[in-house]
Parts: sequence; structure tokens; C-alpha cells
Amino acid sequence: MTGIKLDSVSKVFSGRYVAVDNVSLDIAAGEVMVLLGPSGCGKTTLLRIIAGLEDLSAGDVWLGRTHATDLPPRERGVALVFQNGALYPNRTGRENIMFPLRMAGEDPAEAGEKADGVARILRIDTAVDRLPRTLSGGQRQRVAIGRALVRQPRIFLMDEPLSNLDATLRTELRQEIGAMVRDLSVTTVYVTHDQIEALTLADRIAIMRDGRIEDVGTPDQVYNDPATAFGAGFLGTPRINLMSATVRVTAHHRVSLDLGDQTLALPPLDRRSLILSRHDGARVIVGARSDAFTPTSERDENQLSGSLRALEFHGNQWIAFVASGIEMLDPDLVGQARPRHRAERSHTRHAVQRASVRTMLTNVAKAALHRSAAAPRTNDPHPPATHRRSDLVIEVDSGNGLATGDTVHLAVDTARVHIFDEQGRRIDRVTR
Ligand SMILES: Nc1ncnc2c1ncn2[C@@H]1O[C@H](COP(=O)(O)OP(=O)(O)OP(=O)(O)O)[C@@H](O)[C@H]1O
Repeated sequence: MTGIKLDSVSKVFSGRYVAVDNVSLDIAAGEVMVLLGPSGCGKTTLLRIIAGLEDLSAGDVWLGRTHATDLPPRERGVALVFQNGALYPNRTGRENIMFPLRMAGEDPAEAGEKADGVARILRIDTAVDRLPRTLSGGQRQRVAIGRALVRQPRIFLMDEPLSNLDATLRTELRQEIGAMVRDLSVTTVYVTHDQIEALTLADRIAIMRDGRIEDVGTPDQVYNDPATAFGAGFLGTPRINLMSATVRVTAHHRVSLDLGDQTLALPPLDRRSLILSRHDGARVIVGARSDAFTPTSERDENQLSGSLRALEFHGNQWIAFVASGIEMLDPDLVGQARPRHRAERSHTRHAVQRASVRTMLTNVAKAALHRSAAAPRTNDPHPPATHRRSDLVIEVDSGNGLATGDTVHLAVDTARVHIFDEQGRRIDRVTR
């Protein structure tokens, strides 16, 4: 088994577009690492870097103990499966699977046996005599996976392999891929923008944004103990509520979070109270998932209230939209201040070393600051709330007696609330 180490890896396209920005990541041998993030955040580029299909602008790649930065793709022992695992149309499923072995000069009978073995694992053994056009989308993708696996790669790279399949097939094949890569103990890097795929498949998830890794941890860690507001917003449906708040510290060092007309008090022994007790007046972001609120008729200090604007039936739950007057923030915009386009310069793999990328970033940061002084800020970490994002979104039990227009009081479980600084980074330490 082979681990992967990415050491301060950057990729700048055309000398000016930073697709991957100083990424360091250790993937253990046999681990399933999912790269998760919105379109354009650099997931595929990072995968192609591991495969050796992109030259680096800076940084190093290690595969096991091998320094692989300049190693050609065929010497890396990696196999890749893409969205459309394109198959040879005039070859049967079996011939497609055994093709890499035949190219490597393997005896046809032995290659055929290996292909049949892989087809059994992938549960397409009854379909492998057919041509691709007669196979279903799921079967075709299984053949593509089989063709990648038959060479027994040291590292298995998958780029959104399920995105062209329908929901049922996706679930089925996702479970099989998870079981298969674990049975084979092959180090796997899996790219997706689908949070369910990431949460269900991964040993660890790396959440990417703008070419960087925002957070990396087990599914439980990144969901329940998110390092950043963006990561917290990327996982979970409905999306986490992010409330703009000001820290208030009383004479007795009690800390409360001023949400405008409403307040949340932190318990005195809460570690966040200790951290914030020295930051009276600081702006923070309070994150609470929809299930951290409970509608209540009893009054107590840690309650928020508002008017029930809408109630939606989601099959397995009711979602309530509560107009609370609190300024809500969009997770996609919090802390987003970095332009992706860099200074106009021409860079080749050998010309751009780590230091020069750093200089480039500094220049761009200066330019951005200069621009922000002259023009209205479009990337303000606290953009004005929009009507669409101005409601608290909460889960309620079976819509029990609530009606739109009602005033609702919501008990807030402060233990389940996350506090981020203005740039969206957790103020307290996360467990990793
Ligand atoms: N060859 C290239 N030349 C210039 N820019 C590129 C090139 N390849 C990728 N990019 C840019 O780099 C950024 C990262 O692209 P990448 O494909 O890695 O993102 P992604 O997270 O995989 O997105 P998606 O989920 O949409 O596939 C994108 O904005 C893309 O336009």
C-alpha cells in the first residue's frame, strides 16, 4: 500500500490563474480521501497532479517513499476513472477490462481470467460479453472501474465517477465502490461536489475552496466540529444558520453574543467564554444547524424568537423559516476575499518556485487592498443580508400546531453552536 504526500503544491494556469494554492495533504496508505468542494475549487486539478497529468508550479508530490514530482504518469502506479469512463465501443465489456493487461503484453487467457475476477467483484460478470452500447450507464461505469482496477494500481483516483447516473444507481454503486476499495486496501482519492457521497464514502474529507483546503477530517469531524464557516455551510441540508454577532462581556466576565435585538448567553465555564472574555466588541459569526433549535413555550435566557414566515413539509421532516431580525450571512461569501487571478506573468514549472508564488500572492493581496479602498467591497466577509438568507431555518417536529404568522420562541443548545471569527475560522480549537 502506498500513501500520498502533497507538500505545498500549487498550480498556476497560463501564469495567472491559481487553480491549486499551496496545498499540503497527507493521505495514509489504504485511506479513502474525498476531495469535496464547489465547482472550480481545484479538485480535478489536484487529482491530475497526483496522477502526473499536470506539472506543478510549486511544491512536491510523494507517493510512498518515492519523490514523484517529476515521475511520468505510467510510472506512478495510479489508475484513474472519470465521469464518463469512455470505453472502446467495438470491444465487449471483458475486452475493455482486459485491455490494459493486453497492452502490457499479458497472455490473453490470463488477462481474460483477471478481467472475469474483477467483473465478479463489480457484479457485471453476466454482462461482460456485451458491447458498451448495450450496457446500462451503471454497467458501463462498472466496466470503466474494472478496467482501472485490473492492473492492481497502488493508487486509485476517481473524478465524479457517479455524476451521470440516476439517484438509485448512484447510491448502489457508491456503496459498492466503498466496499471494493476497502476490500482491496487501495489508497483512493475520490473527487465529488456531492456532500452525501463524501460523508458516506470517505475515511477523511478534504473540503476545498478557491484552490485551498479549508478543512480536513473524518466525516464526523468536519460535520460536527467544522473548522470554518464555509465548510460548515457546505455540509448539511438545510444549510447551517450563520448569524452575525458582537461579543459583549459583562463586569463579571459573562460573555454574551449580541445578535441585534436578541442575545445568546454562553455558559461561564464554556471554553468559548474564556476565549471571548478578552474580546468585548469583537464581531463574530455564530453558526447553528437547523436541529440546534427547539420551539418552546417556556421562557429562558437562551432563546431566540421570531415570526414563522413559512413552513415546509420535506417528507421526513418539517422545515420552518423564522423571520428573527437577525443579520444572516451566506456561507459561500464568508471570508472570501482572495481573487483567483494573479499578477500577469509568465510561469513555467521550473520558473515558478514556492517563493515566487508567495511574492505573487503578496502583490495580488496588495492590489486587492488598493482596489478595496477605491471601490465598494463586493467580497465583504459580512455582506448585507439578503431577503433570501434573512430567515432562521430550523427543523420542527411534524409541524405541531404551528401556523405561519405565529411568534415562535426557540431554545438554543449553545453546546451545538459554533463560533467563527469574521473570516469564518473557528475561534476555538477543533479536534482532528
Ligand atoms: N488547463 C487549464 N487552463 C486554465 N485554467 C484551468 C485549466 N484547467 C482548470 N482550470 C481552471 O482551474 C480551476 C479549477 O479547475 P478544476 O477542474 O480543478 O475544478 P473542480 O473543482 O474540479 O471543478 P468541477 O467540480 O467543476 O470539475 C477552474 O476555475 C478551471 O477553470
